[in-house]
Amino acid sequence: MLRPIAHRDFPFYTPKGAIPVGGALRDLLLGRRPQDLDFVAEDPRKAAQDAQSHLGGTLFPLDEERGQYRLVTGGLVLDFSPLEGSLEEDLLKRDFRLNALFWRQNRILGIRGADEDLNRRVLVPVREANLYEDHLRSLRAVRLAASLGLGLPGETRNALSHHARFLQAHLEALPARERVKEELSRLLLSPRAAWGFHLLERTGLLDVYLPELRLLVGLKQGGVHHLDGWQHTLSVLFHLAWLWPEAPLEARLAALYHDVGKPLTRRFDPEAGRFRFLGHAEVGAELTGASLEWLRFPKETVERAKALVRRHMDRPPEGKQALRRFYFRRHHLLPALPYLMAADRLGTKGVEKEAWEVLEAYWETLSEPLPERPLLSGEEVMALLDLKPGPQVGRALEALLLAQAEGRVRTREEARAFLLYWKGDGTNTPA
Ligand SMILES: Nc1ccn([C@@H]2O[C@H](COP(=O)(O)OP(=O)(O)OP(=O)(O)O)[C@@H](O)[C@H]2O)c(=O)n1
Ligand SMILES: [Mg+2]
Repeated sequence: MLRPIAHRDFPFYTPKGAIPVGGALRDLLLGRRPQDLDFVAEDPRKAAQDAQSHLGGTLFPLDEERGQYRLVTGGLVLDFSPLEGSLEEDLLKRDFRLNALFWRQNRILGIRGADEDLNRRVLVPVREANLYEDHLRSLRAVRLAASLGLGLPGETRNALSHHARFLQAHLEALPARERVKEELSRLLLSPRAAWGFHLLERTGLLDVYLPELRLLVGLKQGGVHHLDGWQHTLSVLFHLAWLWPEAPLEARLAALYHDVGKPLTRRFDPEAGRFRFLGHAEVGAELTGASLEWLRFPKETVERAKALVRRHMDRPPEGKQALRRFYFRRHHLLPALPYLMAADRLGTKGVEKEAWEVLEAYWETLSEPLPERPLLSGEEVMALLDLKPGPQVGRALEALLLAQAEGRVRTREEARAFLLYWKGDGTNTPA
């Protein structure tokens, strides 16, 4: 039985014979701008062509056999699918009640419970069994809840836990890794990412999708740590986004994985009287790489996240020159690295003050940007030092660039003087 939910216009072009459905209507009712539009139609290809002739853009089949077409135009994505059965039957096959909506003749209609969920801002499956029709839906629930700010009532959580248990017992049912990666990325980039990962852990979905991180749950740390390994991880993720709301995916991944090496490196040190995790950054970087590669994250994202995990324990030195050298050597990880180091400290009791020190020192020392290229060219260096092309020229240019980064060399004149004293054996370039 379908119910009217709201009287309103659909503020996008709607081709003849096409009916707007799903998330876009939900977004409008929640006061958000839809990111993409979904339509059902008797003849999806014809509807898509009609939309293209009005809006322009690129039209291509997503799945010709199933009659799914996509039009990409002016920052919008329009998807067209065939209507199978009645509209009500279509809605009853969808994932969550507040997504089970369609628009017609200035009205949004939905299934029973959709308006209630929209008012209460909660996510409830159309039917628990629908979670099993597309096994990605439980993960999608957590992502939608975190990105739209929706609550998950007890029944929904129970349904997600049951589904997680099902997936643990039926690994062959796991959705394609690319789809998992997409949901995890969107969850991480959402404003409530830390809460979302907490939910993943509570429902058992963390076990299913990120078993290596599951080992942090309950991991006693001691020392300056007041939280277990997983609580600390969530706190770091929270603080990273708080300090740096624009943090890109690789920085968020690094926050999520930064201590993944701890369970494997935990040793009790009788002299210190506490646990230590020597080498956890290096071990963690390898685990991060393996995990993200498995999930098919792009190579560049994997490399950056790995490098951030590997470097997160490096201690920034004191003194402007030393600190500029430190960040110059890690310039491809800026500004993610100081933000990660600060977030790590904010998630640890007693060292919160250091977070501000790390960030202030970073901004202060880097107020003068790091150099991008040496002040002299390769030819000039060869002429000056009477060198033939070879590795020594590269070393000279590298030493010069480092001296520029440290602020010891500022002009071409100083660059020449620096190189004439440079012996090429590292004796005048402190490590
Ligand atoms: N696994 C899925 C994915 C989608 N849908 C349905 O298809 C609609 C459109 O899907 P999609 O655009 O992927 O998701 P949205 O809910 O719109 O959310 P977002 O666009 O933010 O991903 C959803 O609203 C829902 O009705 C579904 O039932 N099951
Ligand atoms: Mg959508």
